[in-house]
Amino acid sequence: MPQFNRDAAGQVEVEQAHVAAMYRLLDERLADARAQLADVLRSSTDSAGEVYARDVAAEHLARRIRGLEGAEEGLAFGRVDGADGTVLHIGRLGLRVGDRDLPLLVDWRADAARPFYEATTVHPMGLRRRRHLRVEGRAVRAVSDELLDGSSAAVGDIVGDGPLTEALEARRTGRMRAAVATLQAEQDAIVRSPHRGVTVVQGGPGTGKTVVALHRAAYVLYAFPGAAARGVLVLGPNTRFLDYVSQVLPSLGENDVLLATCAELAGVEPAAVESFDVARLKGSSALAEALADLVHSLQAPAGAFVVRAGQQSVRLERGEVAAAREAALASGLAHNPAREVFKEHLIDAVTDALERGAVEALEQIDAEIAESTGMDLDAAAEADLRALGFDDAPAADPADAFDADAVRADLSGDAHVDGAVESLWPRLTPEVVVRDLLADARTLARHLPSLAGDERSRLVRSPDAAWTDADVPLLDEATALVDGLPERSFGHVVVDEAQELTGMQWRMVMRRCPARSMTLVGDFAQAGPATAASDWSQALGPHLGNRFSLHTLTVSYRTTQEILATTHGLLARIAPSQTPSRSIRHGDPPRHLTACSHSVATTVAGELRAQAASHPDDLLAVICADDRVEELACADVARWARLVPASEARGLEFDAIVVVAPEEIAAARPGGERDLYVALTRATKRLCTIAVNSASQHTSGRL
Ligand SMILES: Nc1ncnc2c1ncn2[C@@H]1O[C@H](COP(=O)(O)OP(=O)(O)OP(=O)(O)O)[C@@H](O)[C@H]1O
Repeated sequence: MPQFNRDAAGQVEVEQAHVAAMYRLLDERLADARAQLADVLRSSTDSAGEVYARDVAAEHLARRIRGLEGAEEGLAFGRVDGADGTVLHIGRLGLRVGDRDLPLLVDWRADAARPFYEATTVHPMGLRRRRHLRVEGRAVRAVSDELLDGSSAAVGDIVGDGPLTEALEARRTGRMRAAVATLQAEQDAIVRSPHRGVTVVQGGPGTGKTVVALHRAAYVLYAFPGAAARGVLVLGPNTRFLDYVSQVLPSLGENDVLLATCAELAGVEPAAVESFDVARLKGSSALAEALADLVHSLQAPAGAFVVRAGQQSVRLERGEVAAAREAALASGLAHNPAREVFKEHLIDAVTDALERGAVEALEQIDAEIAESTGMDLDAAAEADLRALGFDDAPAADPADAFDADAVRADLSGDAHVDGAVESLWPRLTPEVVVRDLLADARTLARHLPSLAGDERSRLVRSPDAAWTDADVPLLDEATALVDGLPERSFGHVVVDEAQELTGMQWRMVMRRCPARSMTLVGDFAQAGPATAASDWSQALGPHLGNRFSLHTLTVSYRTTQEILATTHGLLARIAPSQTPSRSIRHGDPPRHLTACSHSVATTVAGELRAQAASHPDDLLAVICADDRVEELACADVARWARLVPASEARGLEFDAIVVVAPEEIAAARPGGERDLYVALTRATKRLCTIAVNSASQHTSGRL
């Protein structure tokens, strides 16, 4: 055996010993935590307080167990050797034995791990060597070293193929994997940025924006305890995408992140779709003003308040009603809680009026008795009291006879009073507010004067129509107006495919992140049809001004250079100012086939069958215009490939892609060329397009 290979085997053995020790410790920690959890669950509890304390402890331990279990796969993946001989192993979490100075394993997010990601031969950061471990299960299979200090390889240095290449060449599984072992320096700088405000990351398809976003979420949980305590939200465009990325954070030992779409966040289930021009109109922040204006118009705009109290009718004039309204508005509360303030003020005013009436009535009775009997009742009562021994009995004040608190309580619970309040300041639900705003063109004209007449007509919806995706942020806005801010807010929010968000959706996000600590990643060249903004300033300016820091990723880790080259013409049309990314991968040139319109499914099936035979382990997908999904589903495409409608392809990745009828995708909806760009850039290895008939030849030539 040559010296080099013996060295490699020897180094694998050395690392195996370290890794085995780490797993022993992990197993011990897991066994400990499980035993503690069992004890806690068995412990007896006598009071509600004890039950609460037990549940909190159990939840804490369960979370710890999930974290340890999540980190098991690929527990350790790297090692750095300092020029001073210090050795640190880097992994998914930190492990330390007793008080030993050096930990057995350093969490990848710790400062000590930074050189593993950032050291270069130009800036070795005190390192002599960076080592990557390839571990399968618990067995170390290979090691690969980079020498950083300019020294030449010595015995024990295993300089080989980069682990990044290995990671990128691995077969796709349909689920994104963590890239913690191979984060590149430009990505790592963003992931562990100390900036707590808003970080925006842009870059072409496959440049690792999602990788950065998810690793950033894990870093925030580790490094910013304040944000972690309030929770981290990852917002994605649809459930297909969230499913694709769902394993990354648990595999980094982080289970306390909420992954959601806007609809899930708002608790609405859209059951209808609508045209994109309507969706785009509904996305404008002008709708927020319109909703606020409508709610405002229902808050006692004018008028008197008349209510029956016992036998009497009390009338409060406009001025008194206006004062109650001002007090309610000054409370700063949302519409429904402010209604209570309004009602209280009205009741106070009614009570005062009743008291004034009672005093006047008593005084009048006294006066009438005095006139008819010639008796001064007050003087007579005083004399009687004195005769009973109450020397200094005060003169009875008629107002004392009036029990204002009891009257107020009666009025508060009185259905008539509530009915009268309701007619001035009705209780509202978010659904009613949105429904009423969009009920007819006249209401829209009143509250949304900035829109043109034909735009307003397009917004009108039938009151019993099902909600759509674009209605979700309207309902959320209306909820904030009528009931107040969402119960749950987050310490940090990550938004993926952030170019997709409309003005109204950004408002949803801002409401849930009062600290404005966010990581937003996206690419305007991939924007869908509802997006009105064409850059970050337009999208974020209304909510954040220029308070965000912008980073651009430039290297594509997904798409081969050959596939990217095919899309250059398209990119120049849809985003002329964008510089194409450069890819570090090379592969087969894309293939362009043509099919007759009646044999599309057969051609697709033939192509898939051939690809499945030549690359049996690869993950294949067919992407087509949404309207063609049904036809291809019937052709049994699912036997060989995932079938993905173009509108849902954002963020996904496969080994090979067949794009069916590119011209149809480009024409299917506004901005369709951007959908096509998304579709063409999903493959890590092979791209095949199937144009349909002669019209398609023309479009495929323009890709
Ligand atoms: N440092 C890395 N190490 C290993 N793999 C990486 C790295 N960076 C990115 N990748 C891989 O490259 C592919 C593309 O990454 P990702 O999905 O994050 O790109 P993106 O910029 O979000 O793409 P899109 O714009 O299409 O949504 C993924 O398979 C990801 O795992």
